[in-house]
Amino acid sequence: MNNLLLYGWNDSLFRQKQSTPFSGLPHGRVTVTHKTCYEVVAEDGLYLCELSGNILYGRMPNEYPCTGDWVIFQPTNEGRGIVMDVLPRSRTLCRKKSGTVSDKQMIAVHVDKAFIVQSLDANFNVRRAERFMIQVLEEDIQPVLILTKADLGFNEQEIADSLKHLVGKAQVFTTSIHAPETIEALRRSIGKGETIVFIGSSGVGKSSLVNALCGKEVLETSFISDSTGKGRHTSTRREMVLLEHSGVLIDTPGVREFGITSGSADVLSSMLDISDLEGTCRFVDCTHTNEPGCAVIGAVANGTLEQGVYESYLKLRREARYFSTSEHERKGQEKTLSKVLKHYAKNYKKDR
Ligand SMILES: Nc1nc2c(ncn2[C@@H]2O[C@H](COP(=O)(O)OP(=O)(O)OP(=O)(O)O)[C@@H](O)[C@H]2O)c(=O)[nH]1
Ligand SMILES: [Zn+2]
Repeated sequence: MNNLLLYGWNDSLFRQKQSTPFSGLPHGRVTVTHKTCYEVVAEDGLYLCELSGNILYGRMPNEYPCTGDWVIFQPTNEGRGIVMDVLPRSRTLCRKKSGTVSDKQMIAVHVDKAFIVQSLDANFNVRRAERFMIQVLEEDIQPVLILTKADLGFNEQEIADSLKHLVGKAQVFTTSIHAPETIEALRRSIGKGETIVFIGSSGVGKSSLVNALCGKEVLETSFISDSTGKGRHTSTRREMVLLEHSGVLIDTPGVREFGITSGSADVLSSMLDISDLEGTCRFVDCTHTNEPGCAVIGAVANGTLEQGVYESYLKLRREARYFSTSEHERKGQEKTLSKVLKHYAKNYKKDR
């Protein structure tokens, strides 16, 4: 038996389930996604599920289940099932699909906190931390900065200085897998039923951290069917891990680097402490690039705003704008395509 409350199941999800036509069927959470099937943890065990025709043909691919989704499924035979519906999403972590300008790719859904992991060596990059923070704040996900490999030695003053504008917006933890008390402090910060996603470049120590938090090697394990006890499907990497007595950790291979996918200038300015300045520029529509009486440029000149933070602001703003324009254009096309697909799904059902 699995206690789904530990996986984040709650009253609001329950009510949403009641309002679907499938309230009599079991529900579960997607722990791993494969090309055409999904591993789902449910109350009475693990299921390997495929999509119903309605979902497969009636929805856009980015509406297909993703890691962390709550789904309602129809059990078929022994540990297998068909996903009938996906409960409405909240707090979705996405990224730009590589190679395309504006396609969002879902990474994880129903996320409470993002552990933004950087190692305290050459990998440490405050600009990247800012970028990750903006992305998660945008979705109402709480950012937590985790600086790993503290045992390798680092310049504390330098790190503290470079993070000073971010402290207060995110909790900061310094960890080492060789110092258990640092892991313990992190573990205590995780609430019951909370979902946490790990973000960070390759090699910063995400998997090591997950294993340390669990107190055992949990990644690189295979999918074992509860009902038969036999491994029926080996995944190259487990993506969701349940912490004993607290929350759920998600470490997806999809998260290495990602671009800004949203266009909220507000989040960007407040993150970088520019909002207060903005209000005092001479022109209300000041772009803070070359206007006379610009308070932002003034602050850079007198040293109250770091040049690096200012440049980061300009760069991220450009990216966000680029994304939101192209996304707007694409939305129109998507609507038409969605209509065609729905029409097709209807006729497909009739034909059968
Ligand atoms: N000294 C030291 N080494 C660490 C620490 N945490 C992780 N490492 C080492 O860093 C290397 C990479 O760690 P991983 O946990 O595989 O990193 P990852 O972020 O999961 O990497 P990807 O799976 O490629 O994304 C391994 O050799 C770890 O042993 C730490 O706190 N201190
Ligand atoms: Zn200005």
